[in-house]
Amino acid sequence: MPIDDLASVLARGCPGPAPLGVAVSGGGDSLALLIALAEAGGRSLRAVTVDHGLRPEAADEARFVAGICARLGVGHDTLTWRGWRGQGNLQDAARQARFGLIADWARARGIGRVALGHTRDDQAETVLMRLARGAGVDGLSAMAPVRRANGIDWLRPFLDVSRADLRAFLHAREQGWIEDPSNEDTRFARIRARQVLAGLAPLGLDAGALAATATRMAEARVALQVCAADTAARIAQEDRGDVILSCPGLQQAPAEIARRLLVAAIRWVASAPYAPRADALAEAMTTLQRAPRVTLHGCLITRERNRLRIAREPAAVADISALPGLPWDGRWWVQGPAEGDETLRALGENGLSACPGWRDAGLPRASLIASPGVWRGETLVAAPLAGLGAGWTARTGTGFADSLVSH
Ligand SMILES: Nc1ncnc2c1ncn2[C@@H]1O[C@H](COP(=O)(O)OP(=O)(O)OP(=O)(O)O)[C@@H](O)[C@H]1O
Repeated sequence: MPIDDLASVLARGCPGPAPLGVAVSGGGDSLALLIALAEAGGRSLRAVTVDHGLRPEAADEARFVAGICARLGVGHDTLTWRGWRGQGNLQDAARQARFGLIADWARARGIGRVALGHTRDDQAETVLMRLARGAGVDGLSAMAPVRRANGIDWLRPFLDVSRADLRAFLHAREQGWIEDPSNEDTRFARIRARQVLAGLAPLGLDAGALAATATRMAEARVALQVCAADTAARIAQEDRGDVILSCPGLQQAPAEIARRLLVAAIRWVASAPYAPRADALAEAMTTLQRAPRVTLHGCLITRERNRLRIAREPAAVADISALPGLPWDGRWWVQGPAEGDETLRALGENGLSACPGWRDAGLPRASLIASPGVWRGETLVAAPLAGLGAGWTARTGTGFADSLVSH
């Protein structure tokens, strides 16, 4: 792509004069984004760098970006993160913390959208890594150019632009950038994918081809979601926080659609940000052919004659508590005549035994045990789903059908 076209790419990717944040690590991609945005003008722009404190140079790198911003006349802030507890995946933890910090930063300044420097090469590397895991349509789908999360629109205007073009843009301005030493570290799957990709070019399998596939997969994914929502309207039913799926309906649906409905039901019931692993889901479905129930991903799946009931697993909510007015277990809103000293906890076995009329509620015992209870200390005040309303109601925020459209 001719370098001069970056301004028109940005006009499409970050349209309008509304305030725009730009997340700049100091690496080549995000630095080119910053400079191209500043040169294009016409937007109120503010840049942000997160200093993760993971490398000794991190503070210098943030100052490097601040210096360039000063030269460009763009306001800049450095946010620091020192939250690494030494457990789990450091890269993931740093990424999540970064998004949270930047979202808070943007909201506090009345900035509703933040641009990121992801390129076509990032897109292609992701596809290659996902292929290695045998991903399906969703896993191979392209990153969206606009994604709403944490109350912010995250814009990725450079998804069709190559890293090489951005480097050429910086070279033309004699602008250096920070080369992250981990970019050479082959312990990271992404770096290995980058190296392999370079060797695949003779096949014609380059970043452009992989990114094109990813875009088509994203379109296919939308079509499949629409199809899943249509099928759900016929074979799925929401029952006070549980989802009931017709077994004949699942059997008649194409395997991909049946799997989507199961995954969507599990994610909705468990408020899970991620889907269960494909092999775990397949194993659970096999188990259900001989056993009446199985637990998976925080859900209890029970075979009821010719239907499946997906309910919350009691053990998964046993330790969850919240104050009334805040969501309990990520999805329940419980309201009533609060006196200020109530907490929301699962009803549990004890709570259920204090609900003489629970059988009339018509929900299975296990579903009720995992349902929200209003407690004052160890005393049960209300159990809205188990026939002990006492003026309290419980409803889920987003319905199952709506969750199918939004995922
Ligand atoms: N420390 C950071 N501070 C601010 N924004 C960041 C930071 N790290 C990454 N980003 C933003 O997230 C985008 C994608 O992150 P990724 O980890 O792929 O970045 P990177 O490898 O550092 O690339 P880049 O060359 O864009 O800086 C970056 O292009 C940038 O917009």
